Amino acid sequence: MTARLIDGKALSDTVKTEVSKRVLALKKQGITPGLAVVLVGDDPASQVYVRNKAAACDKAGLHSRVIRLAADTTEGELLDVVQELNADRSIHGILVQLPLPAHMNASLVIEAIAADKDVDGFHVSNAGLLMTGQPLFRPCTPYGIMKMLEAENVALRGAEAVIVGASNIVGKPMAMLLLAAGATVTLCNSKTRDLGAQTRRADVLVVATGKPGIVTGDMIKPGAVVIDVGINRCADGRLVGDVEFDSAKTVAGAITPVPGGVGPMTIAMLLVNTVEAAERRAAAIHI
Ligand SMILES: Nc1nc2c(c(=O)[nH]1)N[C@@H](CN(C=O)c1ccc(C(=O)N[C@@H](CCC(=O)O)C(=O)O)cc1)CN2
Ligand SMILES: [Mg+2]
Repeated sequence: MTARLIDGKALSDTVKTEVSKRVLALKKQGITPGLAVVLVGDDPASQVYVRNKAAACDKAGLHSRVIRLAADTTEGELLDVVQELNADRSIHGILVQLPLPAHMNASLVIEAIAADKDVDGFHVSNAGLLMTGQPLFRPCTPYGIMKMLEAENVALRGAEAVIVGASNIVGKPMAMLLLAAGATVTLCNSKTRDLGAQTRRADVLVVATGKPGIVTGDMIKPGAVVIDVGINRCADGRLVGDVEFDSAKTVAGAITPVPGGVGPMTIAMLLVNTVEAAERRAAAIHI
């Protein structure tokens, strides 16, 4: 058996085309959705992601502003930048690229972002709204995964969904979204005993640990849908996921590749969230 490839790049292009149409409709009302991206330091991967976010905005017709700050910027200076963006009417979405340098308290910085501009969906208010079934902004990576599952017609009601990795950015919000869709959710972490016993039960398996090859083909239920969130750079420069692709593809029913799977969807859903923020403000003005 060879798994069907879930093409995140192609689906992200479709989502971005939809976003462009919504941007045009907003522009007819005199509103250009604006995204501010704050990057602190010179992490090479973060620089690529931030560049790609700005390029995606430009292509879809959104206004973007990238604020690059030196690695030794103080937390107070960063908080001042966030406050300035909170007050800027041309900006509908704000994100601070993670990871932040070690001397910063990321939670404190995220909590400083106005919740109605928090297009990453990381603010405690947005995490709480998601948990209680009233999402304002869904975190972009899990939101993109839900779009992929929908596009692939994966039945989630009553399905066994297993998530490996319990981060605030991916694992925990992913659990909430799958639960809301009717799946029975198991959230594994680094202390989970006999990980394979958990993953082998999964109809839908989401792996987000940052550990290359943590899931191998023998840990997958035949026919399962496997979503690989990992992006790990090998010594030879190749990108690999958290799932050992070659053994997994002989067992799974469908699988996301790395690159070209979940990553492009993260950026597409960021645009969706930013347009939604602008649409919400436009609707509020017209009440
Ligand atoms: N504030 C945030 N920080 C981080 C987030 C986030 O959603 N918000 N997620 C990740 C990084 N990330 C977006 O910021 C991201 C990672 C990867 C990709 C992507 O398109 N990957 C490509 C490969 C790109 C490459 O060549 O390196 C792929 O998988 O095909 C997009 C966004 C952590 N930080
Ligand atoms: Mg810290």
